Amino acid sequence: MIDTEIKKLGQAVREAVRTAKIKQKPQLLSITEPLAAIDPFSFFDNAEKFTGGRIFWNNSAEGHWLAGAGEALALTAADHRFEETERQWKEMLENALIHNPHRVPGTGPIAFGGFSFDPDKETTPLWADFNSSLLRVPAYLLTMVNGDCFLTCNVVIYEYDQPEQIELQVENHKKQLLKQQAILPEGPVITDKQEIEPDSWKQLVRNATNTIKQGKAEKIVLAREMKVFFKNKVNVSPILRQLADMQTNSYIFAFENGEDCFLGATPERLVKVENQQLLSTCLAGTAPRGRTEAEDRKIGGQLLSDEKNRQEHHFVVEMIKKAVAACCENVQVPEAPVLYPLKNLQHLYTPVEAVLNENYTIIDIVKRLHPTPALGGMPSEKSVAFIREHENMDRGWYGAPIGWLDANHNGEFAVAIRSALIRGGEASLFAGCGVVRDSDPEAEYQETNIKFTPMLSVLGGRS
Ligand SMILES: C=C(O[C@@H]1C=C(C(=O)O)C=C[C@H]1O)C(=O)O
Ligand SMILES: [Mg+2]
Repeated sequence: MIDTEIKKLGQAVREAVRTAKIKQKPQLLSITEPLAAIDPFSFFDNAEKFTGGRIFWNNSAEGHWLAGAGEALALTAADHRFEETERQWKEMLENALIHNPHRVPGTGPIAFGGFSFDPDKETTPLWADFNSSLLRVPAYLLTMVNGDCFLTCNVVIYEYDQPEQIELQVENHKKQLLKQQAILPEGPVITDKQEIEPDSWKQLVRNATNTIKQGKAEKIVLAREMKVFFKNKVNVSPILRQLADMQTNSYIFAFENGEDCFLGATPERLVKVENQQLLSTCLAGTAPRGRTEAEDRKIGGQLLSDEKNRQEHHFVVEMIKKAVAACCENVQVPEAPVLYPLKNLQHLYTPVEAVLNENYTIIDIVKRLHPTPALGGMPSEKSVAFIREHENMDRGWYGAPIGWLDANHNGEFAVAIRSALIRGGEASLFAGCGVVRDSDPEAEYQETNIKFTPMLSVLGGRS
């Protein structure tokens, strides 16, 4: 891997063809350049026809945006998915010619994608195209950090490539992507929505509380699905813009795969690494927002002191603290949670900060953390086994890590909740909740109802 000053595209392509010939191996050529300000939603919308699909990411608190078009390369694995991802990523970087003088996180070649919740659960046709791990190096990547824009072009160069042709193709694609659009396409119109077997789901909650009372587990997170039908094939870009407008304090994400698109607005960070500084988040325990400020404060206060919710939260803190301490120095965790307010609900929140030891990567941490007791339960193996056996749905990528890593050991993964899988004119929405000994099925059902709201409202359902 070489890091040099920015080269003119033509020169860089000619060099890459020469290297491909000498090494007799395709080379990933990655060139990053600064860009005048551009609307990321417009970039995303312009990328619709690019083969391989689009990606989208916004960490709203830090003003960090990624929008990607097409696919230069993909990393995917069935067995040992985290180790394999790491291995393929390193191998790819060894055969990459990187021209990125900007040390900005999320510029240059990145791998963006996700993992399934449980690779041992039988998959259904719903998630057929979403492998148990799939990360993509986008062909074109817009990175925006605090208003500064960068464009990275990633192209695999073969020894037989004609440099002029590649240059022309890249210039044409850039023109297409950077066209500023005044108006995005229309948002979707819902024709019908269906909850999947709510009564048998409540029965499942009872089954879980009984299992907990028998001492076989302490917490089991259960999820359910809602199906939504639309008048027409859904356009994703206006939905992403609405999510970004409405769901502050959240990560907006999308991973498009052929005709399908998995997207959402999740408040839950799994892990962020920047310059070896690690940040993870414990987020569990839920209450609605109040209609007035006074009511909101009252509900928040009750949530902070509610034993059942504190227990849900406590399991997450204990597990994350332990997992992080195994690969980090200087682990810092506050004694008690604080409130994390969202548009439709509020959570208990505890941040975990640490310094990552040099010999670990973000993928190591993702492997150790997933699934945290926020999405699996406590203890992990028993709760995941319960979910695998009894939960009557295919979680696919819901509840699992989604995010990115770059060539400079930076990266960030969120937990893909408050999410939906859109397939043409239909969507599946997912929502879950932490079941503990004192869980009441009806209350948990209502909690999942509020968790559907962020996605449902931008899909044209109730707000
Ligand atoms: C499982 C979800 O959320 C998780 C469950 C929570 C809870 O039960 O209190 C809160 C936040 C998340 O850890 C979801 O939104 O689907
Ligand atoms: Mg809960």
